[in-house]
Amino acid sequence: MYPDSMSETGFDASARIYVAGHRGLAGAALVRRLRQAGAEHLILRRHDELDLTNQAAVEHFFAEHRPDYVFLAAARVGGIRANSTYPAEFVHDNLAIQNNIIHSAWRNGTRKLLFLGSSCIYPKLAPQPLREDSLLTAPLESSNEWYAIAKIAGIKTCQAYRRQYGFDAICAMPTNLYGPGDNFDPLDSHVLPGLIRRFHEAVQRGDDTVTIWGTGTPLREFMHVDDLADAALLLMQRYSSEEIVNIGSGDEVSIAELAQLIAEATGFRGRMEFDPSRPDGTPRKRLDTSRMDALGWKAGIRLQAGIVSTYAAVVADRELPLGNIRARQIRSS
Ligand SMILES: NC(=O)C1=CN([C@@H]2O[C@H](COP(=O)(O)OP(=O)(O)OC[C@H]3O[C@@H](n4cnc5c(N)ncnc54)[C@H](OP(=O)(O)O)[C@@H]3O)[C@@H](O)[C@H]2O)C=CC1
Ligand SMILES: C[C@H]1O[C@H](OP(=O)(O)OP(=O)(O)OC[C@H]2O[C@@H](n3cnc4c(=O)[nH]c(N)nc43)[C@H](O)[C@@H]2O)[C@@H](O)[C@@H](O)C1=O
Repeated sequence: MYPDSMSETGFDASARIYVAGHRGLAGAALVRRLRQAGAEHLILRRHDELDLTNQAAVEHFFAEHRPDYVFLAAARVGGIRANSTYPAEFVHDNLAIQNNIIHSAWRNGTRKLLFLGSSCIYPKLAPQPLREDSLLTAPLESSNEWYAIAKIAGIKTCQAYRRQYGFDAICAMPTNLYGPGDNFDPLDSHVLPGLIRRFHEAVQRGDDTVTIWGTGTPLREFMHVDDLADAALLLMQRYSSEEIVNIGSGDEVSIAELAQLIAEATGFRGRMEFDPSRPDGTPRKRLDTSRMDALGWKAGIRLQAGIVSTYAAVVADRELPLGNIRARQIRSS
């Protein structure tokens, strides 16, 4: 499934590796993958230990710990409702986090930094599958344009620091991610975890109907977060260019088909209703993965199996309480 080179981190054993956002969906997967590959010196800080929007605190942290490699997986992230509800937080926090980390990493001798962007950076109606060179060729999807603009600024910052200072910053654009340790908040989560929670609670309560937001017709590509972590490690080892790189799985379904997969995984046998008063967002955003293909990498976890294993994991880890407890509040560090 993965090239042999993935068996080791590819970094020297003493390398100091900082994973920003290590308790998040992607950050936690990166920590799992790095530990599996034998990383011995991971530097990890929780949000309540280091607020990455605080420039002075970030500069002090980097000056003290001088990480050799940085995986930038910290961000203000959420689904379509969260993006539309908190646009100021999304643009402010993401610009601050990425500016602080990229600048302090460069200033304090970090050898290489990987920045995680998103498939949201591409124009709403760009030709599919989305190629990296379609960036900034047409208007963005309005429901997450503040987040997208921040991500685009992060890409441009990495490119600028490479051009002016020779800083080895690389940028990966993942498609929609899912997996254990996701944000299952009933309102602010992404669609896949949001529906897992909704179907799970419907089964627990014996409800016979579940409502899906929107028309169910938009198409989305989903990739298991462990595949993302594997691809990110490969890029950190073998990729160095200012050109951004899409990371996709090719697993594309409609929202209605996704809901059916989740109903089957959770054992829900009732009726699904669609609420067209809720926004659909962008109609489609499947990624062209030619650049990752050229590196000999393919995603290995198929969507149906990934949903089943994710649901089993989150139920076993009790990440799905009834009520409004955010899964993150009960996640172990
Ligand atoms: N999830 C997805 O579908 C996709 C995600 N991405 C990108 O991947 C990256 C990770 O996303 P994902 O793992 O889903 O996000 P999560 O929300 O799961 O994790 C984000 C992490 O960043 C931390 N964080 C947020 N703000 C701050 C802050 N001010 N100071 C310190 N830490 C902070 C969070 O800590 P806490 O929760 O404690 O606040 C959390 O640990 C992001 O850059 C995102 O844009 C790209 C494409 C798809
Ligand atoms: C991941 C990437 O992409 C994200 O964009 P998105 O894919 O549009 O976001 P989403 O995961 O919330 O999927 C939304 C789609 O799904 C439908 N939908 C149905 N029912 C629920 C539901 O219960 N919750 C949600 N959130 N959506 C639902 C909803 O109507 C719409 O059609 C960015 O936010 C940004 O975070 C980013 O980086």
